[in-house]
Parts: sequence; C-alpha cells; structure tokens
Amino acid sequence: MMLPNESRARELRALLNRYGHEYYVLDAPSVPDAEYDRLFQELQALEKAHPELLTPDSPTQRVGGRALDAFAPVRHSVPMLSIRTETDSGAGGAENFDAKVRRDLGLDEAAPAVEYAAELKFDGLAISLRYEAGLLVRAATRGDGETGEEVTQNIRTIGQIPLCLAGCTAPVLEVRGEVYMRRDDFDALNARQLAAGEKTFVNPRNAAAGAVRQLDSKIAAKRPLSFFAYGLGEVDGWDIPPSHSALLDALAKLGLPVCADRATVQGAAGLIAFHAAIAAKRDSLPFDIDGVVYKVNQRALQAQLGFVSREPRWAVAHKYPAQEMLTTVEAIDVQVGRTGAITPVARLAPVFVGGVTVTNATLHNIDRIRQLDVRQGDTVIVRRAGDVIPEIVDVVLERRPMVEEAIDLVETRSVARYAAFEMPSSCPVCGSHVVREEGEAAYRCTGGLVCTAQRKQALLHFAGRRAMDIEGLGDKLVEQLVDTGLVRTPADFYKLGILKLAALERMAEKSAANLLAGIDQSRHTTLARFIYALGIRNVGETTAKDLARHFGKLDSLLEAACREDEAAALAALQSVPDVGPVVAQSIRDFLLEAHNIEVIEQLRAAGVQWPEFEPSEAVPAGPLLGKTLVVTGTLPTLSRDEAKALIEAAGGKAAGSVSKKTDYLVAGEAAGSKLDKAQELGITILDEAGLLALVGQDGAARADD
Ligand SMILES: NC(=O)c1ccc[n+]([C@@H]2O[C@H](COP(=O)([O-])OP(=O)(O)OC[C@H]3O[C@@H](n4cnc5c(N)ncnc54)[C@H](O)[C@@H]3O)[C@@H](O)[C@H]2O)c1
Ligand SMILES: [Zn+2]
Repeated sequence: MMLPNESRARELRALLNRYGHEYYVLDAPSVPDAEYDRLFQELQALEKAHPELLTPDSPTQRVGGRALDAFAPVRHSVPMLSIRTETDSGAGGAENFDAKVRRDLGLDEAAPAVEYAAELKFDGLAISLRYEAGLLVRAATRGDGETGEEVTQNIRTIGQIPLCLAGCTAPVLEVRGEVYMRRDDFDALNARQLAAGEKTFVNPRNAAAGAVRQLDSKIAAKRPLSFFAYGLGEVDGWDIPPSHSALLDALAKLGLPVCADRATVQGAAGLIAFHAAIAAKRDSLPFDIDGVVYKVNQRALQAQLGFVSREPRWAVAHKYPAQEMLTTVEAIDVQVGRTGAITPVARLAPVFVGGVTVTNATLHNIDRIRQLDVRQGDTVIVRRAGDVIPEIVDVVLERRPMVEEAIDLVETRSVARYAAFEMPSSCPVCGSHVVREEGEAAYRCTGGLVCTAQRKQALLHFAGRRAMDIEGLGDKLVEQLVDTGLVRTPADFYKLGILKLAALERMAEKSAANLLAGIDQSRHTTLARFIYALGIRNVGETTAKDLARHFGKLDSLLEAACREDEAAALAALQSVPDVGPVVAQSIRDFLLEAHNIEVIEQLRAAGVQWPEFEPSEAVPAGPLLGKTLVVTGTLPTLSRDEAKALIEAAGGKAAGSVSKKTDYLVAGEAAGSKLDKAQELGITILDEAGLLALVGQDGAARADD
C-alpha cells in the first residue's frame, strides 16, 4: 500500500516535471512561477522530513530542462547552476544567508562582516557566451546545466552582445549572463502579436526564452532582446579579478552590458539595505526582476564555500512578491468610462500580486477576451508588473469548471460550466444602446447626454468656450452641480435658480448671479455651436459647422440622420463635405438614442435658440459665396456669433477686420472705428435687416422669434 506522503511526493514530482517541461523545454508554462515554487517547496520539505522519498529523478535534484534535439548539444565544461532561493521574504532572508555563510566559513562573532556583491535577479534565461581569441564563437542555453543547446545564430541578432571583445584575445573566455526582454519591447511585441491574430506571450521571460530557442533566426531577429553579463564559465588565458564586483567591472570594460544597479555591501545590514532600495525602484525598472542575488564577493571565499548539488553555497536569490499569481474570475462586468467607452473587467478572488492585493483586472476589449477565452469561474494568471494595471495574461484551461451535458439518452460530454462572455447591447449605467465603431476595438454607450458615467465630461464639454460658452462654468463647479444632484443633463443648467446656486458651498451670491447671467446669455447661440456642444462622438467643431451649414435647421439634421432606412440616412449625412462613414454612423447612433433627443427637446423648450435657414442644398453655391463680411457693433436681434454663422452658412467669409478686400460691413449700434474705416474705403454698409435680406432670410423666415 502506498503511504499518503509517498503518493503526494509522487504526485508533486509528476506535476513539477510536467510544469518544468512546459517551462524549460516548450517555453510555454501553464502556471505562474509562484505556483511552481509553492509545489517545489512542498516537495523539498517532504523530502527533507522523509529522506527515503527522495528519488534521483526528483525535480529538486536537477537544474532546468533537457535540451531540445532540434538544437546541437553543447556540453558545459563548467556547469551552469541554479541559485538557492531564500524563502523568508523580509529582512530574515538576508540575515539567514549571512549567518549561513559565516557558519560555513567558520567565522565567530568577533570576525568582521563578510563583503557581498549584490545584484538584480533578472527574469530571463541564462546564456553562456564563448569567446575565443576575443571573438564570439558560440552561445548556448543552460539546458540541464551539463548540456545546453547551441543558439549562436539567434544570440548574434542581439545588438547588445559584442561579436568581438574590446581588448581581449584570451584563448577562451566564457561569459555568463541573462538574456531578457525589456517591458516596452514586450508590450510592443504583444501588440503586434495581437494585431496579427497570434498568441500573445504571458510575460517578457517567456517571450525572451521563446525567441532565443526559436528555430528560425529570422523570427528571432524580430524579437527585441537585451542582455546582462553576471558571471564566468570556462576561462583560459585571462586573469580573473579577485572579487565578483571587480569581475563585473572588467566585463563591462570588455564591452559587455553589465547592469548599473549593483552594489558592494558589508554584512547582513548591507544586504537588507540593498534589498529595500531595489524593492522601492522595482516598478520603475524598464525590465522585470524577480528578486536580488547576493554573492560572497571575494573569489577566495567563494572557493572555500564551494557547491552543493545544484547550486553554489556562496550565492542566494532573495525574491520579491511574485508578479504573476493564480486566482479565479468571479464575474466579468463592464465599466463605462468618462468618454462612454465600455470596457470589460474581471472581478477576481482577491490575490496578492506584484506587491498589492488585486481584485479587478482589465480585459481591455472583446477581442482580448475572445483571444484568451476567459470565462467566469476560470482559474487565471494575473500579472502586475511595473506601474501598469493588473492584467489577465492567461487562462489555466485544465482548471476550468466543467459540467456534463447530455447529448442523447446515454451519452454525455463535458462542457464549460459558464458560457463565453458577450458584450451587453445596452449601457449598464444608463440603458442607452451600445455601438461598436467599425475598425474600433471599443464599444461605446451612445447616451452621451444622459449617462451618469459620462455626465461630468459631457456637461463640461457642453458649457465649453467653443460650445455653448457658458461663462464661469469650470470643472470644479460642474463637479459640485453634479454631486449635489442639481444638474443631471445639460438641460438642467437652464433650470437653475439663484437660491439653489447660492446654497452651494463656496458660492457667493454675486458669482451665482454672474453664472445665471452667463447661462442666460448662452441661450442665444448658433446651430453649429449647439451641434458641437452635444458632444457627439467624432463630431468636432469643424464637422459641426459643416453640418449646420448643410442642414440649416436642427430638424432637417434629425430627420436625415434618423431615417428608418439606415443606408439612406448614412448617405444623407455623408453628402455633407468631409463627413465619412464613421462620422455619419456616430451622428446617427447619437441621434437615434431617444434619451438624447429628450434632452435636446428640453434644451429647446428652455429657450436655447439659434437662427435657422433653408438648407444650403437649395442654394448650393450660397448667396455670399466669395464675399467677405465684417460684423461690428450690437445688432438688434442677432448676436455676433449668430450673424457670423449666417454669413458662413450662405457661403461667405466672416472676417475680423476691415480691409480693401471687405465686401460688406454689417454695422449695429455703437459701431466704432471699423465703421469709419469702411466708410473711408467706400465699402457697402448693411444693417441687420440688410444682412438677412442678402442671405435670403427676411424676418419671417427666422424661427422662434
Ligand atoms: N511556471 C512554471 O511552470 C515553472 C516551471 C519551472 C521553473 N519555473 C521557475 O524557474 C525558476 C527556477 O529556475 P532555476 O532553477 O533556473 O533557478 P532560478 O531562475 O531561480 O535561478 C538561477 C538563474 O537565475 C538567473 N539569474 C538572474 N540574474 C542573475 C544574477 N545576477 N546572477 C546569477 N544568476 C542570475 C540565471 O539565469 C540562473 O540560471 C523559478 O522561478 C521557477 O518558478 C517555473
Ligand atoms: Zn451609458
């Protein structure tokens, strides 16, 4: 009968061997390192407590993985080892190592502190570079430590690795170091993979390992890799410096990249300080590290300490919290952003990753979800590295909850317990319909005027100088008005009274009165400004002007955009200059949303108005085509902007100053120097009625007056 410990050890060996194979040989781990380490430590503890369970094939007794047959084997005359990991994550990690070193060296209490070289533990893969007479002749992976794989071609594509050493012609110099991928290079690579519909990499380490062990050097060359040297292999004819820190300096002199984040420190206190300093800057490093490495600095002492099975006794790795962890997806929700973008988010069982507890992870968009095939209930790998938002990078499919489904009366099959995620068709915040623009990854809520998620942004835009131009309505005030519930939609601005406003914190009666005056003034506007103020996606100031000029009346625009026949509606919109299919679709989506129309009607009912005219379609050229007009003074009914809009709508140009090129001056009450100048130049002077007549808008044609 098999004892429980024995069967657990067997189970752990099998699991670790499989994960090791996926990681070392296939470069495609299915679980995060932290999960592997947890099982590894469990097996180590079991073997320690019951030495009879230790088998020669145990993963605790070996280094790395077997070399792939596809590469030529390389025997390492000096084996490439692993490094023991100190499991105490606090200061104890450094203290334990220092105490052990002192014990192993036979140092007593009175002996001075041991000197250490402290470095970063780069998260990539180990490579041995063999230089003969100063030339790079071979590069090899670690493999199982004894035999690695020849990857010279791929390594030659790494620009940072010198093909020829500076000032060294020693017969043999094997340099060991880490090939890694910078985070920015990794992000760019994944973006390219995603765009090409190919599988993305879980982390920079796997991407780097996959690139180095890529059979096709052309593909390897497209994966941007970097390198740091940190040690030696076989050496012949080169004077090895007496300390590790001096060795790193010497390697840098030969032209090899050596990381600047390293220090020579004394005793446990020095190690603790280094560990803390690097922890503080870990997120801002341009590449991933999983910890720091402490090495006894003097070579003589290293030799005295020697090795145990798979690792040196003079070095230890002291890790930081893992940047990838396993957790489960409790639900997939969507979030509505300030601009209406709807993004899926995974609600996670709380997990400590990259130094923080994470409960949500962005899923970016539906394409990303489909690519990962992530579902509610799944066990996933969450990654948080650098200052970026936590992300789900992979699904552990073998842990997906499955249920039996009957195919017929006798047969069943296993299917995923939860269905694939679908984007909602209406906004979870306001219920408006949701659209996806062509060629865009994001879905959007179309309820720009009503959606609370977009409210503050929309109101601020509406009041903006280039939109309704409401004086004194800045972001602080909009925030206050929304938070106190006084304003929900732009129409509410026009319902504000002095009492309500003056009751707001920090609002003096005088400023309340000024604001109300500003709001009141904004009632007289132009159609272009009004359209722009609505905040329709993709409709900027210029497009708003084009639309106003083309349709002349808001109702003509509404009618055209909301036609039942979608193709006809889009065509009508696209007959406006510079309006393409995407803009046309945005306009239609916005105006088809009944919530938005309600607000537009409320605004009109509140007295927001603008001059309207017959669409310029009827008079394609416009009566003022090629004419330049200047408006000055106060007109009896039109505001300055309204007059300008009329001129522009009729094809004319509204200029700011009078010159010989001016065709007409439109002068109102209290017109000053411009009038004098126009008279001097003999320019035709019009009053408001004259202007209206000129553009074919005699009094009767004006709406709302
Ligand atoms: N996810 C999985 O399924 C899976 C499977 C197997 C192993 N792993 C991971 O692999 C690691 C264990 O592998 P290991 O035995 O290679 O040990 P290790 O990676 O923890 O330590 C040894 C390696 O550290 C690297 N290193 C980085 N910076 C260094 C520096 N400054 N000086 C010296 N060496 C430096 C070298 O490449 C060296 O080979 C663990 O992190 C484990 O989680 C993960
Ligand atoms: Zn919404």
